[in-house]
Amino acid sequence: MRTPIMAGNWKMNKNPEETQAFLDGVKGKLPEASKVETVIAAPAIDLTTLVAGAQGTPLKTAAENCYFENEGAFTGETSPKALKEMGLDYVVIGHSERRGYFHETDEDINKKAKAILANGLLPIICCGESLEQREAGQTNDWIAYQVAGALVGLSADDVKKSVIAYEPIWAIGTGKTASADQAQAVVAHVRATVKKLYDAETADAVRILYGGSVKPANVKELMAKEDIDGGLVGGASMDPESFIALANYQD
Ligand SMILES: O=C[C@H](O)COP(=O)(O)O
Repeated sequence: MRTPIMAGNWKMNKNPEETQAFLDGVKGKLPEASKVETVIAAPAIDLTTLVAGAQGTPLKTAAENCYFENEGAFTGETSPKALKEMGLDYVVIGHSERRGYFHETDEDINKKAKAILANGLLPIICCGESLEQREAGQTNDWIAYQVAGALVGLSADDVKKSVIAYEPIWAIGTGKTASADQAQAVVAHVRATVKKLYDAETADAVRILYGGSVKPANVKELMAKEDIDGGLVGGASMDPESFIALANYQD
């Protein structure tokens, strides 16, 4: 049985004060982590506030990015070792915004995944196709390519602990959600890809999220799908009431 995950990704939104206001807003209203794991990925400047506020609550914490080295002359980068020492749980890597705007490659993402796992954190590895790729019938090949690239050299045990998020680029922040059937089809393909690269046990264990305009109104339908283990939510994760509704989608 895979524990569902409802993960918010705030992107470049909220300052520490707004982070605290969110934490105050969700306090006591999130499910136990054994029922639905809740995670917030916040900008680096908010992580101290986020980790402190999440202590003693079911909420888990994530950075939105990190570098693949632990220390050194890498101006502006964030160390995975330091994130672990701060008390973070997860790091999001390979988001389409990082791939697109900041030229993050599959090789970078793979190095980051290894560094994250080596430091005792867990990666949330994003993949997703553009509208052009979907319309050209290239979705499955592209997703398999991105997943294989991210996982190069990772052990089956590391993959079982990791999280993969399928986020079609055309559905991010557009209000255009993939239908539950479309999302299920690609998430099942991600699982089949993991099975091909590893084995059935690893494919059964890895948690795979869907992201792209997930909101309280569509979360139930998406979560009812066999292979979808959770959501990676942008816009609808920013407001406490909306995040509470997403996290408690089973009620
Ligand atoms: O990481 C989250 C995704 O980019 C989805 O964003 P969205 O829920 O605002 O469409």
